[in-house]
Amino acid sequence: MTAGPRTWRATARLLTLTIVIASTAIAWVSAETLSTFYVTQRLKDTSADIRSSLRSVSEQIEQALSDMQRFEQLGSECTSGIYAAVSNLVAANRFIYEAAVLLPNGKACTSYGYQLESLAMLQDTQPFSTGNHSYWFSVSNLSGNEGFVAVSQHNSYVWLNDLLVASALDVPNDVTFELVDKNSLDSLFSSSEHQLKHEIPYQADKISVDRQGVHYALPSQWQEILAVVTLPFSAYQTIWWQLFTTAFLSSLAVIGLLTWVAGKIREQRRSFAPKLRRALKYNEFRVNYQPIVNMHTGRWVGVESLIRWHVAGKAISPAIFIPAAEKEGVIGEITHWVIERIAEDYSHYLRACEGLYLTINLSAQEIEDESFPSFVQKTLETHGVPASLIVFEVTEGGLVNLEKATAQLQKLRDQGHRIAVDDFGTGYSSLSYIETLPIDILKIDRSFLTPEKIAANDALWRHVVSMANTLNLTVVAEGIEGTEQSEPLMREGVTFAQGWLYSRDLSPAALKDEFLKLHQECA
Ligand SMILES: Nc1nc2c(ncn2[C@@H]2O[C@H](COP(=O)(O)O[C@H]3[C@@H](O)[C@H](n4cnc5c(=O)[nH]c(N)nc54)O[C@@H]3COP(=O)(O)O)[C@@H](O)[C@H]2O)c(=O)[nH]1
Repeated sequence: MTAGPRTWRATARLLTLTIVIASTAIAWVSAETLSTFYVTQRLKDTSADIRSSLRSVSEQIEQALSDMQRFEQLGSECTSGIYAAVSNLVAANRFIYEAAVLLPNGKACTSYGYQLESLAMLQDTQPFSTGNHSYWFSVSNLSGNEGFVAVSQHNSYVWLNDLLVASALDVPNDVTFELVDKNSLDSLFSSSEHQLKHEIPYQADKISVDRQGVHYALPSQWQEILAVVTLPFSAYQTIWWQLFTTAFLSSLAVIGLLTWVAGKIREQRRSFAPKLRRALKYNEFRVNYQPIVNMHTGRWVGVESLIRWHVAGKAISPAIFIPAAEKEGVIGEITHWVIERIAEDYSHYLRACEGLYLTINLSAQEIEDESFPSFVQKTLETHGVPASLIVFEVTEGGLVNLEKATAQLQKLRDQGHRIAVDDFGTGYSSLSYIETLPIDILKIDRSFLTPEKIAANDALWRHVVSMANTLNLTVVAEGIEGTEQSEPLMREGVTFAQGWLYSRDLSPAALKDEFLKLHQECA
């Protein structure tokens, strides 16, 4: 039954919806995680920058106040010397807007060169004290203008302009730096014109979130004041949405691409049968032969036939299309084609390779097919191929019905063929069939013969070799790529092997040439 356009449209809609929901979920989680991480990092980095720019401001205050100490005990009247020194100090220090020295009688000598009866602008405000300094925030200056910070040490006072300090702190536009009263949560100083309304007590070196935004409180030695950097909620939301959009579009693209690739693979699999039949019809397959070697003498004793398929110049592995052919019922036609091809190759090329046997891979379908032995007989006879030179390879997976398999293999044996079990060890968990099945050769799968497994003392291959010796079976080791594999095998009595150490698979013409060259050398 094929799906109608309506069903197809409904499936497509459901798939699209699923992809969108999955992408949204992934993007949401990513935005939540990444935005917190990003904002935390950003606020910490900004805090470090502010801290280092604050250092130059506080160094100037420190220096100016300590320079002013020497005028404090001078007398009861301001002198031109004091005025000049204090005003020079203001001129020399960029952040110090005004300065004044309080004489023992309460009068103040100001950097403007006049004397004040008192510093009345500071008298109504309680200062914050730290070390030997006192701080007044949001106070008037000597001329009565608002928006200043005053700092004193003993009787020396300096005024700093809020705006100038804020500009010196190098705070990014979207971030606010504030000094906050720990008890009242009032903002004492802010780098921004808009003061925030703080609602929750902050913990030093911790991130906290409220309706105002994301806050980071710097670790500080001040008892009553906290330095807080804040990313307003609107800026946090902008970052969150940027991350969400990027993550959403990326996951949409990745999931979409994966779904498309999966669809293509499914489509390719589904349409394998017609492609395989076309390949048979237009003779697109080839057969190559990989030598099976006597490791002691280097002589080639046999070859395994391996089907090859190139589509638009690209090789498609039999590991992909053979399972598809088995599933879709085309394998029988392919095996018949391979046998005919091998018989032709024998009469054209391989006859010259004296004594060389040829192996043919069978699948479960040929083992079930009662007409198969007579097809083999007829084809071989047509091309004059001796039955004794043909070995059929079966895998454990192909032995679905052991009784039928035994009868079929026996028939082939009766016709003069030998039987090999391929990929031995990878299929059945019980190996008891080995005793009853009419077989001659065990090909040990290459997954058991990796250099590490070869070296292991209790490796499976050692048991297979001793079992094969007991049952009088020939052993062929598969996938031999180096001498670290071949040498231990030879020491354990294995004579025959197949693998890239000896040769890759060859075309029939190349096989003939190589065989003749090698065997002349061997002779
Ligand atoms: N029913 C049929 N099955 C067939 C036929 N032709 C091949 N096949 C099976 O397909 C599987 C993949 O085969 P292929 O890609 O051809 O790979 C073979 C060798 O090229 C490869 N090999 C050989 N030596 C080495 C080596 O040293 N290292 C290494 N990594 N690979 C090596 O092994 C494959 C042969 O394996 P096996 O058959 O298990 O001996 C494969 O299962 C084929 O059997 C066909 O006509 N019909």
